[in-house]
Amino acid sequence: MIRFEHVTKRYGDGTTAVDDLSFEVAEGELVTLVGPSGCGKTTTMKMVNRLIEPTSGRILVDGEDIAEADPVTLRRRIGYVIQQVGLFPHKTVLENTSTVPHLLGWQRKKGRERAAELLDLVGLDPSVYGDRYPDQLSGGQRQRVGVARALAADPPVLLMDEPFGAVDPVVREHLQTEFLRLQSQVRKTVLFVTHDIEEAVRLGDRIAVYGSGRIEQFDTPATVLGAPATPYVADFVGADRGLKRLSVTPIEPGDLEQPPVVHLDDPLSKAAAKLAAEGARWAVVLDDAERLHGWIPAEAADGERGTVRDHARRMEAWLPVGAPLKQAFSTMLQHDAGWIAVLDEDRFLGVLTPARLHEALRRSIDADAGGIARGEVQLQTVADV
Ligand SMILES: Nc1ncnc2c1ncn2[C@@H]1O[C@H](COP(=O)(O)OP(=O)(O)OP(=O)(O)O)[C@@H](O)[C@H]1O
Repeated sequence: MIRFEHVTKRYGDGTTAVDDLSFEVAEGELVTLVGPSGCGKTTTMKMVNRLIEPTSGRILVDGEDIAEADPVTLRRRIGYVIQQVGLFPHKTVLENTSTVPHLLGWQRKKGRERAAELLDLVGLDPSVYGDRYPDQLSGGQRQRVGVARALAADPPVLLMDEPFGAVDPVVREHLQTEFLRLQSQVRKTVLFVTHDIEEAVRLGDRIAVYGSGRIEQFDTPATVLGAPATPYVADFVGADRGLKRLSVTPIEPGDLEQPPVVHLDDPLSKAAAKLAAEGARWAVVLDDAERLHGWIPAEAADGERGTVRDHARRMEAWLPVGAPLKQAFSTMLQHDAGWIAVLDEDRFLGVLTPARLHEALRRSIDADAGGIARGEVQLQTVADV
């Protein structure tokens, strides 16, 4: 857990980079700091591993005032990933990744095993990449090594300063997806700096929107997008925040429609009767194990002999429950589908239609209509603990 208590940083030339900052990152939470260039994000972050000392206020990591910690020991407990990665050029990927375990005095073998494990976890096969040197990697691969290296000694806290800033947008999105997957496994307490609101919204459990040296709003991405606390935040998150909101609103079971369901081995006459009884134009088709097989249109069942299997069509457009609405929208477009199936593991839950997608978006906006004001949030986070 990282906690800022009335932290101010004034540089020698009189610049106030951070002004009376109080907020907290809970254990296992990922907080993104987002704001325009020069608003104090990097200064905030570097105060956590004591690369910069605050002028006043306290920072606690796991309940300990870091001003009293030895900076070198502190840094070994805190993973740090930066944009320029800073890999050692004369060391291999495996050696780079095992740097901190090595410094911590781990046995060489154990350190290398751990490094190999981490490389695997960030999507780099250690048997392919382990012996390469940094200049034999792409930008995206170097970033992954940076993340693996920061995680190698299993630090509880991770600081990430624009870690994906130097790669092109496609690679960047890929790295973000992988990092989310990784974070769901390792659940570190993460402070993540970015100037990109899309990235902040996508990755953060909560986001802190910085004005000049101050937090303008500190809340979940959905609330920041749905109920910006100030005109500044509204301006920063942009006019297309409805669209951005699609990427942070998950599909919930209550959003789904329940079309008629038939099974592969059902006689067509039974399927036709069911469709007629429900006045539906199509039905979802499941197999014996209740897994999604596809769908069947009413006209294919009407007056025909045989079983549903003979006329069922495969359905490729499906998503797991909890996937963001944005993904649902893009899946609909990709398959040119008027609906998509939503599954819980293998189990069919229902279908999402464009109308239901719109309702889900409204639901999420309404849920945030009474968004919490910025002052309350800051007081709450400090007073809660
Ligand atoms: N060593 C320093 N001496 C004086 N002023 C500094 C120093 N380092 C940073 N600043 C100033 O403090 C303010 C905050 O800088 P900081 O690097 O924290 O911003 P940032 O939000 O991370 O910006 P960016 O997105 O461009 O990296 C800026 O006005 C910057 O010019």
